[in-house]
Amino acid sequence: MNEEQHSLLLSSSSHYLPPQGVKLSYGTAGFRADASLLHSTVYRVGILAALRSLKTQSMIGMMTTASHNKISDNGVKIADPSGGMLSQQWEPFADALANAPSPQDLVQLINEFVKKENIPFSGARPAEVLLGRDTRPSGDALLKAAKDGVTSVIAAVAIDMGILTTPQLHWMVRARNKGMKASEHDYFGQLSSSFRCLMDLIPGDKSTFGGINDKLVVDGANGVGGVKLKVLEKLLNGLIIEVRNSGEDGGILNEGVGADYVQKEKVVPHGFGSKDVGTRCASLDGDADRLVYFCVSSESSSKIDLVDGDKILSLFALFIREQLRILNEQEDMKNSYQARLGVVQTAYANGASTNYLRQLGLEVNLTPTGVKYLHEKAAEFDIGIYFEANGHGTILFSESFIGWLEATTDKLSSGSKGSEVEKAALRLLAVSKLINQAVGDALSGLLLVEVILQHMGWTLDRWNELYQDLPSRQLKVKVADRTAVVTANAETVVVSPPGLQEAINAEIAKYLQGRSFVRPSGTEDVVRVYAEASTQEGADSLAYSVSKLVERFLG
Ligand SMILES: CC(=O)N[C@H]1[C@@H](OP(=O)(O)O)O[C@H](CO)[C@@H](O)[C@@H]1O
Ligand SMILES: [Mg+2]
Repeated sequence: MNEEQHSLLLSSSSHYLPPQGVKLSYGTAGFRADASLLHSTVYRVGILAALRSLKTQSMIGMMTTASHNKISDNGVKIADPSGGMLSQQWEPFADALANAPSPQDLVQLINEFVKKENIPFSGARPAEVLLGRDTRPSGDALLKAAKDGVTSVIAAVAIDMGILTTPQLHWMVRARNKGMKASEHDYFGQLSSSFRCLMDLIPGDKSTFGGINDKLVVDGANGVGGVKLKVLEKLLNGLIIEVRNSGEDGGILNEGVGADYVQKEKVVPHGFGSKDVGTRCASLDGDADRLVYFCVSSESSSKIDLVDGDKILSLFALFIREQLRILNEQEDMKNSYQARLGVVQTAYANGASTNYLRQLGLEVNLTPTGVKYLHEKAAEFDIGIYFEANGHGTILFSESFIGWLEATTDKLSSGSKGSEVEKAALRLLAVSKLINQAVGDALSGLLLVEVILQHMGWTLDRWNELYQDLPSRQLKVKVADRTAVVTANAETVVVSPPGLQEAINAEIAKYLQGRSFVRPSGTEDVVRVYAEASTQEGADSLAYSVSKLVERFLG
């Protein structure tokens, strides 16, 4: 770092002093806080993004969003060159950067880090950062902070992509670094053309939905997803989407709406009710990286039948497995590529879903909570499907398998036209283009669900009947220090404080099909308690007694 860079950082950062008495942490999903506290953090993450770009000699993404949090909050996170989450190795630096008390401390920290990481400052390619933000009103002012942060690194360029869903930005970063076209227009183009391709490959004897079933009603959480879905819908045939809670009619972001609300509360979002009984409904979260489906149970109550991330995962797994079976059954294709299919869940996955997937003969892996862990595990397979129960997930395809699919479809298209094998390979290729390879994406996930339902000729009810969720309950417990809870085995076992796990086991033993675990949240100052049992009363009472144990052991 030369003298000029040093003084540029010093003068620029003096305009962004951090708030007093606030400690920020990069956490599961970047920094999040009340938007008024975030100017210096966003500025500093801008610096981090530019440094990350220099280090990797690639385009980096920076997204300003607080997802499903309330509208007055905001947040910021980094997309790495692959389009995935920031490398975990850089998270401690992000924390230190955000919390450096003065401009002098900040510059010293950067100087040390640049030396340690050998970040090439001069001569090499200058830093490039793509900026995106959700619809939060605080996003505009934070955009300025982001730009100032990026451009406080000499020669760095910040490119404002405007208001985007989080997965759109991740997709763009990945596409840019692969040398592909990466505008929003290209994103919509790729999604709509691969959707069309999958629709065209639906077997002729399977009837598509008639009448009421071809309509989908989507709750946009009054966020960015609904707005983008309206644009996308115009490019699609064979699907009628009505968007509600698009934020254009005065509704407030995430207030009584959105995937997080619907999944946790299991009630209809605002704007839905008795008129929707029998209709297929879906809900996005505030930045459109989560998706759940639901239907309104009855005209007289606000209860819903929830079709969560676990069931989306199951639907995807069934479809993919079927295509692989077709590929493997053909004599001449045998042994030419034994694609490994794996699914990844967390301990929050409903036990009935895990059983169901295992009964299908699939390899089910558990990781700790947080997309970065699930994504990493899924990338080990030729086809890795991961989902959190809350609706965040995607399907990853290995480069080598994609290469094989491309070669196979090329070979087959010159021979037996339109064979079943060719169709199966084409379907898998289209899925790999439709479903976001960078991160979970509600819009691309929704299109894949819709086309698979049409392929199967299934209604939402038929899909929901794949298995029946075990009754479950989630609770939060406020404790003095949540970091005192240390877990192992993908958060299913407490190793500290000593004795707590044994006490939990004794409670679990009292319930038929009982299961329960506790872990410190990575986004809130609470310990989360999860319980399942054969009845709702059982799940409620198990969760309650385990939360009492947490209070007793942690005070
Ligand atoms: C039980 C639950 O839904 N936990 C969520 C929540 O994390 P916690 O660490 O549980 O606060 O927010 C994460 C980020 O959005 C998400 O990945 C995760 O699934
Ligand atoms: Mg989100």
